Amino acid sequence: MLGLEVRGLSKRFGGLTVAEDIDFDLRPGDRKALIGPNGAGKSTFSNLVTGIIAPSSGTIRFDGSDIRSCNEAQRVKLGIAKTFQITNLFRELTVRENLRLPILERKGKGYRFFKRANSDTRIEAEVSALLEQFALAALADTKVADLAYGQQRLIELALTLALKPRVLILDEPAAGVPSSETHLIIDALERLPADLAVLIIEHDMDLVFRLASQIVVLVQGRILTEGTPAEIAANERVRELYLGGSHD
Ligand SMILES: Nc1ncnc2c1ncn2[C@@H]1O[C@H](COP(=O)(O)OP(=O)(O)OP(=O)(O)O)[C@@H](O)[C@H]1O
Repeated sequence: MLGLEVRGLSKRFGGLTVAEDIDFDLRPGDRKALIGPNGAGKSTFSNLVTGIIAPSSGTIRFDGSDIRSCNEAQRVKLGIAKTFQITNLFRELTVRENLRLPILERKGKGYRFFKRANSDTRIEAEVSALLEQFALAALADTKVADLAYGQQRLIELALTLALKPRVLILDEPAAGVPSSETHLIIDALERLPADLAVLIIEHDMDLVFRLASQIVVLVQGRILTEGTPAEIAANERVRELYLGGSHD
């Protein structure tokens, strides 16, 4: 199968089971959301997939190959990427300069090449395409430190896309973004490449219901149910446990 195939995935921290027997598929073009109460194990699941932590048992396959022995960097090279965190942005560099970095990384050029990168027309063409895709052209030469928070989160997304991932894990892409700026994130997410496999971990249910075509509900490390937004909104147990009766 193309994409991610997770089977029987479990993770225990000492006596605490935080992921239990999780089966999960993510194929090219999928738009899935992972929701669940605080402490349900959403971040743990994303860390297991990206290779930040190792599972206690179960398998993770990508395009049919077992990737359990691959570390985080190797999984990024295979095409499994999680969004950069704002804390990883170079605040004193411009948007354009920040965007060059993951492109150099992907091309294996290393940061020593950074100073000369602006004379590499292929790298500059990629930077321009990303600026265009994320409607950031007008801000290309602005320092990241001078951008609004929502715009900085947009840069995180653009940086991750510069790695040309095939699986993109978005961990709370709109967290902390003022409501006046969430449209920036939503617009960008709606314009992601159609064949990209996307998993959104998000507490903002409006965003989830807007972007996801499938929703997986995690409770105490286990998948409670999976379905379309309409099915999840109508599911009594989900409403009791998580949605608190909203999203009628
Ligand atoms: N390194 C660790 N050692 C021990 N316990 C951990 C570790 N990492 C996470 N946990 C525990 O695993 C459980 C799941 O945490 P996790 O962060 O995956 O949940 P979450 O669904 O992402 O929560 P939130 O929505 O609050 O971000 C929690 O009980 C947490 O305390």
